[in-house]
Amino acid sequence: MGKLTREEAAGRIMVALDYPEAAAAEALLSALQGIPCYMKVGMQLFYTAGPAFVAGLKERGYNVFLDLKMHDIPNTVKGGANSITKLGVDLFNVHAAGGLRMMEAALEGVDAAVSSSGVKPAVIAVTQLTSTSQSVLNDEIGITGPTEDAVIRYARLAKRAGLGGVVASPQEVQMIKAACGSTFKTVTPGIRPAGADVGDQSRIMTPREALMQGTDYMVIGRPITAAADPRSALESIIEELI
Ligand SMILES: O=c1ccn([C@@H]2O[C@H](COP(=O)(O)O)[C@@H](O)[C@H]2O)c(=O)[nH]1
Repeated sequence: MGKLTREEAAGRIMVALDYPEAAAAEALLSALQGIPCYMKVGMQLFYTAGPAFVAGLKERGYNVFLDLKMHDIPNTVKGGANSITKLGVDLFNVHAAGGLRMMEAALEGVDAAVSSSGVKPAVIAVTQLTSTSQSVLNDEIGITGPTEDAVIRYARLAKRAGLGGVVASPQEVQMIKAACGSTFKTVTPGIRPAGADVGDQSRIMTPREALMQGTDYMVIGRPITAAADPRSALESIIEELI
């Protein structure tokens, strides 16, 4: 892994704007102004601030990952993907657990909307949530075998459907790249700087460790958003990566 510039390191970080309303997210954006990170809008913020907030991010030049993790019948996901594409986001996701046809339908929804939006978002699939531990996977969800096998199976399925990558733990990046190719993107939450509160995450790594695994993007929320000084928390993560 070669050295990253400060700007390249910032571009690998997706800040999770997990807030109950737009004003709180705007306060974080002000605090992080000038640092060229990707911004991730998840269900908490989207369900309250919606398309208008996303449009505002795009107007200000941010790359936007809309993390709504669609998981429904193919026809509904196709419609959802069509609507999301019209928002002009750069990246969105579905659950691989919805199956091959559902993931293909997401791409059909994108293609049907591209001519009107002019922007073609990348679509990726969630393999296994980074909060899912080995025992939860086996004993609660009912999937047998090692977590890595379940992740790789879904990554291969996502690739077969034509998706551009997956959401997984940084612990699984090398196996995903080996199975699906180096250009297949990995977007990895479960990032915790040394000593940070793990919270509800399970399959974690530090930013530096994740980078060394070859992750394309790391999703980071509370280590930045819950810090007393979010800007210096983000800057020290960037420092760790360069
Ligand atoms: O497997 C997944 C998929 C998505 N996420 C999302 O990433 C962030 C992580 O936030 P932290 O505060 O850094 O834990 C959050 O928005 C999740 O919804 C994930 O964690 N794991």
